[in-house]
Amino acid sequence: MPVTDQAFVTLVTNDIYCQGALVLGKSLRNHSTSRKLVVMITSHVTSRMRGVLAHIFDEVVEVDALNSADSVRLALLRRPELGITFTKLQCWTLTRYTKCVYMDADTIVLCNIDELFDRDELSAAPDSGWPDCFNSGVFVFKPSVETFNRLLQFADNHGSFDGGDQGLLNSFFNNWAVSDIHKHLPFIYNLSISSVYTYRPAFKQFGSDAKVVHFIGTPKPWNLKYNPQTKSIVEDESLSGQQHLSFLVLWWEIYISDVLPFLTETAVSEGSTSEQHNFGRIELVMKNENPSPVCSPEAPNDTAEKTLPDYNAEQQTFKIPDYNAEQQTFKIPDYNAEQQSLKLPDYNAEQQTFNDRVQGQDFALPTEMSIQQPVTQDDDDFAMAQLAQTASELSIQEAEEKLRTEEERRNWEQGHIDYMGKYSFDNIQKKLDRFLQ
Ligand SMILES: O=c1ccn([C@@H]2O[C@H](COP(=O)(O)OP(=O)(O)O[C@H]3O[C@H](CO)[C@@H](O)[C@H](O)[C@H]3O)[C@@H](O)[C@H]2O)c(=O)[nH]1
Ligand SMILES: [Mn+2]
Repeated sequence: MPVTDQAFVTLVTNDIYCQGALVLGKSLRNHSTSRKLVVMITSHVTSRMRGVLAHIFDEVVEVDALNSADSVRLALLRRPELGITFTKLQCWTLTRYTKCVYMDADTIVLCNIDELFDRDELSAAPDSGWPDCFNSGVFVFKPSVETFNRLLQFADNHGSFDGGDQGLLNSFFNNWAVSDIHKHLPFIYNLSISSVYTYRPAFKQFGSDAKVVHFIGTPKPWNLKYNPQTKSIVEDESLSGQQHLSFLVLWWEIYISDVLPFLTETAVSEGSTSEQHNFGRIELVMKNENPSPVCSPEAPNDTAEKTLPDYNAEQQTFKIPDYNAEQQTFKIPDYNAEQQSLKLPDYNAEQQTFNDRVQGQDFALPTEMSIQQPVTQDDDDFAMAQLAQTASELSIQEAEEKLRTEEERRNWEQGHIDYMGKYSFDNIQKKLDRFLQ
């Protein structure tokens, strides 16, 4: 039975962390949670990404960003970017829910964990670095504006000993370690991947009971490169010899099968060796050293104008020679039925190239090709996921020029249109061709 007054809550302040939230949300759904899924976002999350989040989360709630701006203590943590995690405190304002479980965007669940809603505020698991502190990546809490205001007041008066929300929350709920064992969640509800290599025998003994994995610290799964063919992380110096790789693989597998299709907007390209797809402010880069079998032949060079035989400009059709309208077939010239082969005109067997009669250039046909169905959105999603599976490397990056889209729109409005680049005739033609397929 769905429980509508309780929710899992996460936070993202930019498009990059959205990748994590999407995987977390999907992992909760895959394990049939009966609770609502809520993601808090701040103004920097692009509208495109908000739309994608809404596919997986029941509620996408914009909140004001809160920042500790405590650069000195954050420097101790060597994570200057974590001041923004004060925004996490906003979860106490979600008062339409009676109880919630907060989860960082860099966590995933391995099974259903709805039983956490039987616990009271503030229940959390020990931090692997200092077990008398709780880790603030997973905790049970009760939304309340009063608590929220007290937390803000506390932050104002005392700050946070680590510059992030974890230091603040541990000081605020300062009797967590000793007062009530029921508020001490087992470590398997927030298995920090750093513990996998700091206490290997324990991981060997208890790791299979893990319910939540937390990719604490750096690098995050989305900062790594993934090879979907070998299902492995492309070697990264910081990871050498570590054993938590299977969790990273799991993260990427959920990303490819359950998240990527939602992100897809444009059709898969044709046979190129490296693909970039922009989703809000992130780019998904697919490197394909062995071109995917999903490809279609490309003309050698499209600059010269081609004249089509028997073209009827008025009807925009052309006559297919030897077409039998009744049988809807046409006779293929030079077909050798026995060998089931065709004699191709202008084929140079030695060089294995054809001569393009229009442009007088030689070109080779791709070694493999398949006929593609007309592209629909579903096909796009499927093709994108398929391309991801055949890519030799996937990586998620922050788009180089963050404000490119806004700038482009401004330029467009002022009449400065990029006719040589994005809006060149070639690019528009390609879009039209796709549309008309
Ligand atoms: O630029 C950012 C940074 C963080 N977050 C959110 O805040 C969470 C915490 O940041 P994270 O990078 O996951 O921190 P950890 O590496 O997990 O570091 C620890 O320290 C943080 C600061 O105290 C705590 O928030 C974490 O729960 C604790 O595990 C993320 O998961 C996101 O939900 C953003 O949305 N944008
Ligand atoms: Mn985290």
